[in-house]
Amino acid sequence: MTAPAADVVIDVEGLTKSFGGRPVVRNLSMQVRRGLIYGFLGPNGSGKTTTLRMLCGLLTPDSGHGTCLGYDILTQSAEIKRHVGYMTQRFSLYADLSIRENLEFVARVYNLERPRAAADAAIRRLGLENRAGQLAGELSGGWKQRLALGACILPGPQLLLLDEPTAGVDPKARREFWDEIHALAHQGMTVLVSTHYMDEAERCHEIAYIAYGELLARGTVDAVIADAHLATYVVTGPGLADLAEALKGREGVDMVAPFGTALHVSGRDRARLDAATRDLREGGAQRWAPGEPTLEDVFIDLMSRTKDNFA
Ligand SMILES: Nc1ncnc2c1ncn2[C@@H]1O[C@H](COP(=O)(O)OP(=O)(O)OP(=O)(O)O)[C@@H](O)[C@H]1O
Repeated sequence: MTAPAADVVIDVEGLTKSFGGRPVVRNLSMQVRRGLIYGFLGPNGSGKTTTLRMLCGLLTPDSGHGTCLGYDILTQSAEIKRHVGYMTQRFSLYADLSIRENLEFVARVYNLERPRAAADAAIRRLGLENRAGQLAGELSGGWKQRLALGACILPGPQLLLLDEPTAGVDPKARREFWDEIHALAHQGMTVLVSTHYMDEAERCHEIAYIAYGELLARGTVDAVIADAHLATYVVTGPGLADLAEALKGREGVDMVAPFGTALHVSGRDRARLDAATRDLREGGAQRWAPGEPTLEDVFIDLMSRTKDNFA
């Protein structure tokens, strides 16, 4: 079902971008609804940042067209920028200003009417009261990211663009950061976020997986896993490293990956996977149990398929 137009924040078709003659994003089309947390995943250099920036009119595609917040991404990027909060991979606030000074400064840059009050409200919202006087440069990674998020939402954007916002941040701080993102989305903010963390992907309403500039999968996490049609065995017991070696390259075995104390063995065709592993399942020392593929299994498989296409 197509979402009603008023609910669609991003609607783009056929976006393509090359740098120095090398295609970085190929023929990308997508829609994002209001209030959604939309995750972008994919290997390093696969085109996530480039995609995010094109979706919001911050970078002009070589071809393709579409709208963001109802504005044309090709001709109305100035209007779009006014409503987008962009948190880049690099911490871009002033290290030698305090939290309050940084936020007040942002409020003034955006011409907010009462910059001091706006900074105070952001400080309260992010639970930074006890640290308001601390220099931004002295904060831990997690608090820095919280501050950066606070600065991003200060001007009241409708759309947030978060480029790997929690890279290198500890699990507790990451969880708090995500709780805040969910609270914002609940209030109607649309959030586009790139990440390499599977647990974060699972906290998104929808995800898109990009590899080699192509959008390979999208939808809810459950839908992406189901659409991959991967049959998986979870193998436990002794000698898993040797087993993994023995399985690699067998026709019908498309992916072998260790997961903690287990080995995940997957194939795109259940019958072929069963045939390819029968001798080991029946005669080996390990326990083979049919299992559900994880999101990571699916991503590894998607990537290997594309690599084959580009080889
Ligand atoms: N302005 C630019 N000029 C030239 N090449 C660029 C430019 N921006 C990005 N690239 C190249 O385009 C490719 C895709 O980069 P992009 O940053 O979109 O990937 P990414 O998926 O966000 O990667 P990462 O996960 O490492 O952040 C990379 O090879 C990068 O070097």
